[in-house]
Amino acid sequence: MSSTKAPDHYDLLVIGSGEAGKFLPWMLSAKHGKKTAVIERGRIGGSCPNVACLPSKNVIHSAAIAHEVRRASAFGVSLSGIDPASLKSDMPVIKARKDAMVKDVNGFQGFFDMFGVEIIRGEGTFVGPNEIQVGGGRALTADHILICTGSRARVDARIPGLLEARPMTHIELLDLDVLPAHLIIIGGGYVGVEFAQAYARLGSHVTLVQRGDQLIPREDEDVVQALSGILAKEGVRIITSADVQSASGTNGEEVTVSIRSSPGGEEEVLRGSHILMATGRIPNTADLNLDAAGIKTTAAGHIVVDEQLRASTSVFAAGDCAGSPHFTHMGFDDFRVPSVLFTDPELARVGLTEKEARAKGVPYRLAKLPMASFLRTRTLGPGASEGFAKALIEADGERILGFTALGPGAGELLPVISLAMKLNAGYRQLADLIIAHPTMNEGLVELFLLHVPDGTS
Ligand SMILES: Cc1cc2nc3c(=O)[nH]c(=O)nc-3n(C[C@H](O)[C@H](O)[C@H](O)COP(=O)(O)OP(=O)(O)OC[C@H]3O[C@@H](n4cnc5c(N)ncnc54)[C@H](O)[C@@H]3O)c2cc1C
Ligand SMILES: NC(=O)c1ccc[n+]([C@@H]2O[C@H](COP(=O)([O-])OP(=O)(O)OC[C@H]3O[C@@H](n4cnc5c(N)ncnc54)[C@H](O)[C@@H]3O)[C@@H](O)[C@H]2O)c1
Repeated sequence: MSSTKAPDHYDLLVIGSGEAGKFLPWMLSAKHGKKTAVIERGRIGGSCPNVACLPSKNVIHSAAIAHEVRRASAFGVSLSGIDPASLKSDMPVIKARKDAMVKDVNGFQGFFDMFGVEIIRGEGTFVGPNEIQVGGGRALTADHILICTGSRARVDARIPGLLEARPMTHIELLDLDVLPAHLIIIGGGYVGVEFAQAYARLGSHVTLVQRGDQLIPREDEDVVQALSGILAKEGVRIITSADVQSASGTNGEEVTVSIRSSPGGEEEVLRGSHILMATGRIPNTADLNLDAAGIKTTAAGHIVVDEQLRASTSVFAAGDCAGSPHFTHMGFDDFRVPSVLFTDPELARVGLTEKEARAKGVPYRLAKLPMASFLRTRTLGPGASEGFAKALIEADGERILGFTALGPGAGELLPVISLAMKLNAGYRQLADLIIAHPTMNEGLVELFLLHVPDGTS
């Protein structure tokens, strides 16, 4: 029997309670008295605090501690005769620490209540341009709808034997309470590289297989070469230009992954205990019945939006599902694009790479400074001075076009550069700053004071 009850009406309905879906309804309800609701089928708060950014950084930090303890003697701290090689990672404790943090940061329901935003549990699908049904039951209408359904890990079902091997994604890896003896990671992007170093530090053998000819393809070659060298020194075996042919066995027991170095090269069979898939993301858009709202998707499944994130007259989309760069802060504001790869040292960038500048025909001057000149790194122990920072300055002016740093805590350098870029403050303004010594940011003064070649103007 069909219900005759009129749909509940809202000013704004949001599908998905992740980073992209939280702030707008919170603000509209709390500050402007609007009637808003968020529909969520899974965990409130979405991926970042539950299964992605925060839990991965928690495990990465445990791995960093393992790394530092193993080389404690280099800092003059005695392990009293304990052989560092005999130190073991206690995976149940590492997982418990991560689980406790996830529980601790998960106060989201309280925020929704506090800001007066209704949470509606269930799966939302469109039944009309302004109408959504939740779990095949409750009907809702809204003046505006915001789609923030995120993305999930891509596992290529076309690779023979892969699905049968039950490979892990980041979700299962983060829930593991045993240390993989040999972790084979497929995909050398953000997820693959961060976990490769972390698990090598925790004590796993790690093999990282990347299809393209370098890890983190978007970054410049000099940066990736330096980072790859650091990972290799820590024991990560990196195989680039390799295509996965097939897999067999069962994740958690024994697995094999056959790879062929491309194009048309040798075949090698990797034998390991676990497989992690880190080959990119698929947007969660297929089950939304977007046709009912006249909303289009790209071939990759991302919702097509304009510069204001508008997908139709009354529907908007933001975050991973809209094809924004997959960073949590993109859900919050789609037009600021810094990124930090949380390896040790961190790889941080904002603005153009050299590769991008060349491809776009943007002339630039390059200022480059080794991390050894950031004096703070000299205090941090072996290896801390590896890496460098570089800035692209416009050829005939002073604006900073891009900045990349590979160094300890490099992510913390970005806000200074972002602010200068946003305010159109030229590099000389940064060269003129007085920065406390010895902080990492102090290195920026030398970079901009002494290492910018003369311009054309
Ligand atoms: C391992 C890993 C580490 C990462 N680390 C970082 C990092 O350090 N820094 C960084 O900036 N980014 C990081 N990211 C990326 C970041 O997690 C994402 O970019 C961000 O979480 C995306 O937010 P979102 O709101 O678009 O989607 P999500 O947070 O995924 O939220 C989408 C929500 O929509 C819900 N949903 C989906 N479909 C429906 C439906 N039909 N009805 C109801 N609800 C639905 C889902 O249940 C989910 O809760 C990482 C990603 C991974 C995988
Ligand atoms: N620190 C951070 O901000 C952070 C950390 C983790 C993830 N993330 C976000 O999450 C998103 C997803 O990360 P990801 O690493 O899964 O995707 P990614 O797009 O960064 O990298 C995937 C890599 O896998 C490779 N690949 C694809 N198929 C392959 C195959 N069959 N064999 C070998 N290699 C293959 C691709 O060439 C690509 O380089 C990223 O776009 C990133 O923005 C961000």
